[in-house]
Amino acid sequence: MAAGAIDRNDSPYSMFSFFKRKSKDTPPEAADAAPAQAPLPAEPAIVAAPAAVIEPAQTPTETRASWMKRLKAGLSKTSTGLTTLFVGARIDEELYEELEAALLMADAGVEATQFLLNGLKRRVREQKLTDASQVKTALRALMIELLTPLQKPLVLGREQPLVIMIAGVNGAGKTTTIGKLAKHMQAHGQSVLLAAGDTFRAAAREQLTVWGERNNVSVISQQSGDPAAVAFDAVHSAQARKTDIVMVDTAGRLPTQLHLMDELKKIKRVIGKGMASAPHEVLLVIDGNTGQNALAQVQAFDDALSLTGLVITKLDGTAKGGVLAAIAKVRPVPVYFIGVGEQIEDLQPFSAEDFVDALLS
Ligand SMILES: Nc1nc2c(ncn2[C@@H]2O[C@H](COP(=O)(O)OP(=O)(O)OP(=O)(O)O)[C@@H](O)[C@H]2O)c(=O)[nH]1
Repeated sequence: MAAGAIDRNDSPYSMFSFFKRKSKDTPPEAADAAPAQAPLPAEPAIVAAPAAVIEPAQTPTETRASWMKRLKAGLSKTSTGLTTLFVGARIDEELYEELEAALLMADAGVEATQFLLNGLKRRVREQKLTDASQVKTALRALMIELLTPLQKPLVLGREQPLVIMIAGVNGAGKTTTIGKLAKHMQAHGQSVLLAAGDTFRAAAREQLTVWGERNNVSVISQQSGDPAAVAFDAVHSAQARKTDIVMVDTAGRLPTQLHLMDELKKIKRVIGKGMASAPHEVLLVIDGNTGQNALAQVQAFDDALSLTGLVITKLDGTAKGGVLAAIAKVRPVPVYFIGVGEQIEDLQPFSAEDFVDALLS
């Protein structure tokens, strides 16, 4: 983690991590404004000292419990398949074969499945495990080890504005996710500006604009034309207004639509012309029900855009969940958030341990 960042990884339920600005970064205008003897002006709450560490206010215990319940329910298809395997089972080749089938059925993919099976067999041998419940515990530990590298907080406050570009296939949940994220960010004292980069669908633009009006979030949009120009305008506007965060929505597209993938690259490039260090985050939103195709999406969008993070939505449906293991093994792009429904609190930071517990209980 970069120097100066407040590591808030201790609580997986903190929505974001915040960058602690070093004193030399205090905005000159703030320093100028302060009379010589007066105490230094308080830094904006979000980037200030440990007092600014944001408590997981968005997820009080009941909300968290209900969220875990929904995650478990969403993944129940897979968890039933995995957990029944171990009930009264003998540790033999048959158990491993059944586990292999269950992991493949859960969309874990060949690489992650083999990795887990080999690791499990080794642990059973080395630790001389004799009971099926011990094997299940060993599998839990292995899965947590595999998925933990995906767990990473989204650090805010490290740039002004922090520019976040969002991509994904049609209907993955991009616009909904942007809405939820904006609300969470506002709740953490951040000002947000949205760029309605989905210039294909007038309805999408309209949807974002109406939502923005209702939620006190400015939305930059254009009647027609170039999504890169909308993104560029948004970055400039945020610089002028000193907005904390710009989120750039983009139209849904398939990785096979090469001209549309080129358009995404262009949007990214043009954002960089508006602000050299931007975009600071490039997120891919994935529908959790997409199965193994989700991995293909991660690979294709990552090749095109160098993704910095993923958001996996709709884990409340018929999702099997194993695809996170496939992603961890093959293309470990951090999973910032996972979603289990339509409400704002249904989008939460990814916790490897909770996810595995939902899968294995
Ligand atoms: N059940 C469930 N539905 C979700 C979740 N996230 C998004 N949705 C729904 O998925 C649908 C598509 O969401 P959008 O946000 O419009 O998707 P999009 O990626 O912006 O779509 P395009 O603009 O067509 O590319 C909407 O009906 C959302 O309410 C989730 O976590 N669970």
